[in-house]
Amino acid sequence: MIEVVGFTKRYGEFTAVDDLSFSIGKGETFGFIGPNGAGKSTTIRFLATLLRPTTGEGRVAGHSVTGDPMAVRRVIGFMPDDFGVYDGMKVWEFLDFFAVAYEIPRTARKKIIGEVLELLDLAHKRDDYVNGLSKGMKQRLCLAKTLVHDPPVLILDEPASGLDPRARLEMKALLNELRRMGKTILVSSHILSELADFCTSIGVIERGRLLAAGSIRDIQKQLRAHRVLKVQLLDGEAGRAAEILRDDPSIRLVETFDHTVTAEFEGVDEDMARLLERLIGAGLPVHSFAEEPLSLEEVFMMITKGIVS
Ligand SMILES: Nc1ncnc2c1ncn2[C@@H]1O[C@H](COP(=O)(O)OP(=O)(O)OP(=O)(O)O)[C@@H](O)[C@H]1O
Repeated sequence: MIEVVGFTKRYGEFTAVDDLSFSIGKGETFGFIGPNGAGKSTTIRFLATLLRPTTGEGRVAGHSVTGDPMAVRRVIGFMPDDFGVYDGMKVWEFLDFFAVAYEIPRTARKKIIGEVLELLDLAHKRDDYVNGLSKGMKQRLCLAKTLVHDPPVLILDEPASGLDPRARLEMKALLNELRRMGKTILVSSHILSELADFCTSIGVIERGRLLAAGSIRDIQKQLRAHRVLKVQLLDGEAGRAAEILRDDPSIRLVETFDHTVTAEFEGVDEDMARLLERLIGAGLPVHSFAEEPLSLEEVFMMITKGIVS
C-alpha cells in the first residue's frame, strides 16, 4: 500500500533524508521510529504530497506521490504533527468542512460525521466549539477529520504527542480499532513503548538514514546472538547457579541480583535445554527458567548502536 524508493530530501547543503526505501503491506501498522530531527516528518510530508523530493519516488495504493498527488490525497488520511483548528467553529462544522473539501455529497455528510464522532467518542461534543476542547480531544478530532472520506491508508505524525498517559492509552485503543477495520497505518513516534504493542512492522530512522525495517519478529531474529536468559531460584542459591552458568561456553555475561541470575546467552535452543538440565542435575531449586524477550527499546538501542542493520 505504501512504497518509498530512494527518497532523498536536501535543504541546501544539508541532507535531511538520505536515500530512504521501504514498503508497507496492506493492513499493516508500520511504526516509524526515530529521535527528534531524524527525518520522520520530512518523509511523512513527502508521502502526504506536501513536500517535493530532491530525488526518489513514492507510491500509495498504486498512485505516484509526485505524478498523481490528487489521487494519493483521496486514499490517505493525514494527521500532521502540528495542526491548527479554526476559531469560532463547532466540532461538527470542522468535520463538515473537511467532508466538503473531499467532495462528499451533502446528503451523506451528516451520517458520516455522526459515525466518525461516535467512533472517536466525541459525539457528546458535537456542538461544542473546537478551540474549547482539551488537547486530547483536539487530537482525537484531528484523527476524526482524517477519516471522513474513509481512506484505506492513514499517515499519522506523532498522533499521541503532548497527551497525558490516559489520553495516550485512548489514542492507542483507537489506532488498534482502526487497524481492526482494515486500515493500513503509518504512525511515527519517538516514544517506543507507544508503538510496541500494536505495530506489525517498524522502520528505524536516524539522521536521515533508515537503519532497519521489517517485522518486529524479523528484526528480533537478527538479534538472536544477543539473547538474555533469566533464572530464578529459591532462597540463597543464585550464587551457585551463577557459577554453573559461568562455566558454560554458551554463556557470556552473568549477573546475580537477589534470587535471580541474568545471563547473556550465545548458543542455540539445545544449549539452553542442556543448561536447565545442568542446573536441575546439580540439585538447584530452579523456580523459573526463561528467555527474556527483547523489548522494542532494546531492539532500538541495538540498531542505533550499529549492533544489527
Ligand atoms: N524547511 C527546512 N529547512 C531546513 N531544514 C529542515 C527543514 N525542514 C526540516 N529540516 C531539518 O531536517 C531534519 C529532519 O527533520 P524532521 O522534521 O523530518 O525530523 P523528525 O524526525 O520528524 O523530528 P521530530 O520528531 O522532532 O518531529 C531536521 O534536522 C530538521 O531541522
